[in-house]
Amino acid sequence: MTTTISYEQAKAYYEQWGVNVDLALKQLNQIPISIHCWQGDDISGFETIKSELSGGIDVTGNYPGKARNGDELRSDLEKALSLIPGKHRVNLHAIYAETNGQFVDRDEILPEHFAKWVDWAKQNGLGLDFNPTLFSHEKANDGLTLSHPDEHIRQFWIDHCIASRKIGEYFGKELGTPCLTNIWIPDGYKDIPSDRLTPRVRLKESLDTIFEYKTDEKYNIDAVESKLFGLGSESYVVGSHEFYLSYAQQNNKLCLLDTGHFHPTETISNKISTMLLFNEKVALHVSRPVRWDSDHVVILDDELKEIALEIVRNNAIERVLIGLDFFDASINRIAAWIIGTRNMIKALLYALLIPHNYLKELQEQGNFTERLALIEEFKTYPFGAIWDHYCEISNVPIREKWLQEVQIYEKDILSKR
Ligand SMILES: C[C@H](O)[C@H](O)[C@@H](O)C(=O)CO
Ligand SMILES: [Mn+2]
Repeated sequence: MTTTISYEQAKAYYEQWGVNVDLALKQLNQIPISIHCWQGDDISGFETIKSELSGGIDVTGNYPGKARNGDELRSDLEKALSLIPGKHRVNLHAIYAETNGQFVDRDEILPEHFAKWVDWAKQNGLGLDFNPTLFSHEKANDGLTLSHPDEHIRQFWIDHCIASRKIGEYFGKELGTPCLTNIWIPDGYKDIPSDRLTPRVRLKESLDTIFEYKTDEKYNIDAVESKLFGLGSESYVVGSHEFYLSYAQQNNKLCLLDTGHFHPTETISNKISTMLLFNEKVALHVSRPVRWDSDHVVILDDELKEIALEIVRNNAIERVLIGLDFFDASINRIAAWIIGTRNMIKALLYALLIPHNYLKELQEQGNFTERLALIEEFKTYPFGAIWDHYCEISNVPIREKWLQEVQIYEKDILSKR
C-alpha cells in the first residue's frame, strides 16, 4: 500500500505554516543516532573471564536469544538497522573486544581487538563510537576506579582509558568519521560520605593523566558522562554533573548528559540550550528512567519530543551528538533497538515539522495564548503520514510492519541459540 496521497495532504497542512517538509526529511536523513551495542546482549561482552554486571546498573528480564559473540551481535544489529530509516552509528564498549579466546586485560586492549567491528562497520557504512568499560571487573569490585584510594588500581583504569582513546582514534581514522569516546565511571558511596572532596581530587588527577595522551580530534572526540546515583552509590557519586560540566569546560571536552542520570523530575531538555551557549558540542545518552535510572526502552514521550525540539529549534543538529543507552532483557532485544531508535528519529521529525520562527516570535511578543494553542494543535497534525512516507522512501517497513520481520528472525535465528 502506498502512502503518497496522504503524504501530499499531510505536507499541505505543514506547508500552510511555511514548513518545508522535503527539506525536513533531507535534514532528518542526515542525523546519525549512535545505537548502543549493549542492548543486544544485556551488557555481557565477550571477555574470556566474565565478571557479573557491576557498577550500579542492572539489566532485568530473561528473554531468549541474546547474542553470545561478535558475529551474532553484528548480525542482530544488521537486522535492527535494516528496519530503521537513515544511516546511523554503532556505539561499543571495551568489553566487546574480540581476542581469539586469549585473555587480554582491560589495560592491554588494542585496536586489533576491534578489527572485526571496523571491517563490519566499513561494509555497512557505519560510524563507530566507543566507551572504556570501568565496571564488571575484579578491579572495580568495590565500586571505585579512577578515584580509588589505591594508586595501582587508579593506574590500571587510567591505562584502560588511554587504551580506549587509542581505539577510538583508530575507529575515526579507519572509518573517516570521528569516534566519540565517552568515559563513565561508577565511583561512589552507598552511604553519606565523610569526605566528598578527596575522591573528586583523585578523579580530576586521573582524568588529567588520561588526557595528557593526545589524540587527533579529527578522529577521536572525548566525552565525560556524569551521574547522580547508582545501585550501591545512592548517597554520593564522584563524577557528578557539576564535576563533569566544570571539567569539560576547563579541558575542552564534551559533557555527556544521560537522561537517566538526574533527579526523577529533572529534565535534560532544559539543559541543552545553556550547554550550547557555553560549549561547542554536547553529547547525549537518551534513555528512559522509570522511577530510577532503569534504562527502559525509549518511547515517544513528552521529554523525548522536548529534547528533539531543543536540538532542532536551536539549530544544533550538528552540535548535539545523539546516542542511546537503554537495555531491556524482558522483550525481544532487536525489537528494543528498533522501537527506541525509531522513536528517537520520530521525535526529531516531529521537531523538524514545527514552525519554530513563528512560535519564537509569539513568545517575544508576549502572545502566550497563541503560543500554547499552536503548540497543542501541532501535536495532532498528520505527523504519522509524513513518518510513513519517510520510512517508505528510506526502504524500511512502514508503521508496525517491521515487527513481522523481527518475528521471522526470532523464529529462524534467535530461537535456535
Ligand atoms: C552501559 C552503561 O549504561 C553506560 O556505560 C553508561 O553510559 C551509563 O549510563 C551508566 O549508568
Ligand atoms: Mn549512559
